[in-house]
Amino acid sequence: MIEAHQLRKCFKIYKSKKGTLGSMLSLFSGEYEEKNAVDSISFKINEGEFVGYIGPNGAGKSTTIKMLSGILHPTSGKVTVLGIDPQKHRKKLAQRIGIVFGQRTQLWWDLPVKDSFEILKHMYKIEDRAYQKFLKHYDDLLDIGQFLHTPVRKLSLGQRMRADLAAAMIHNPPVLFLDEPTIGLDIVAKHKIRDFLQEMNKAEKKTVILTTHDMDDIEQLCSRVIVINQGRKILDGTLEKLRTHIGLPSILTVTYEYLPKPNELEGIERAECTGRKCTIVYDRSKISSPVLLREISKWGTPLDIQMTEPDIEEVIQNIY
Ligand SMILES: Nc1ncnc2c1ncn2[C@@H]1O[C@H](COP(=O)(O)OP(=O)(O)OP(=O)(O)O)[C@@H](O)[C@H]1O
Repeated sequence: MIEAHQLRKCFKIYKSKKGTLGSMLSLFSGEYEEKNAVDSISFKINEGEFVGYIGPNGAGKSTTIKMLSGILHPTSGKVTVLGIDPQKHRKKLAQRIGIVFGQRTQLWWDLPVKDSFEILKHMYKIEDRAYQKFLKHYDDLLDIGQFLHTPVRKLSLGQRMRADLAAAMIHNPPVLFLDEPTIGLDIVAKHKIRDFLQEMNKAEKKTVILTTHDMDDIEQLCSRVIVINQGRKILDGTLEKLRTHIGLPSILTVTYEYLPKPNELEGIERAECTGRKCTIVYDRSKISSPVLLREISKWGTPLDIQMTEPDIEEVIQNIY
């Protein structure tokens, strides 16, 4: 369904000289360095898969998504999405894919959300009945009815993301490319978006590629992860494979009623207690969260428990 073969994108970065004059001159000097933002990446994604495409800042995730969707042309290599070459048939492909860039809205900033949807309706030549069905369906799934008449610039980030997601689905595409759709959202908004994406994948059988820095997104949504770093693919497999490969340390912060009495336990990498508060770093592949919770309850009576997942940067570091 989605195939990338030895995909590479090399950017020319012009060397800049010091000062304003230097910057101007460097534009004309033609001196540049080459940077492989994406370096010989290959993968095959089947219909209905939900793939997390992860890596640290600057790893090449957005550049890959842009090549898959035809926004950027590869320097070399080959890519097809639904059998379509994005480079040759970008418009044809646009009818079959939905894209969301979390950092930037695709909607018209000063127009009410509904006006943006109507422009898209005309662009994709969507019939009235299908459009009305879309409005109703996405009101049920994402509560878009609440802010249909609000200009995009006045929406909260969570509302804006919901509007962007709905807009990406207006033509009912079978494939979704999502570039950090949960960035900057609070926990409630993240849950709403995740529930929606799960519904899209499970009930509506959409194939999804998701880039994110949020490990919870990956854990809750993705059956497969592709990890890239410095433009190169370093891991491709199930979430379980990622977990066993790196251990995925999790952190539990517990506040006890009285001073706790910690014990050593297999799977706990570190337990630091200051007064009644303990920070416990543990390896989920060695001790499950329920077992850990039972064990740490023997240290004292917990009053408050918080769990923190490692961020993607930490995960990638552990892969090396
Ligand atoms: N138009 C461009 N011109 C030159 N270099 C670019 C361009 N776009 C991206 N790059 C560089 O390519 C590399 C990969 O960038 P990309 O945006 O794909 O990373 P990313 O994995 O999406 O990062 P982030 O998680 O920070 O969004 C970076 O070093 C970036 O500076």
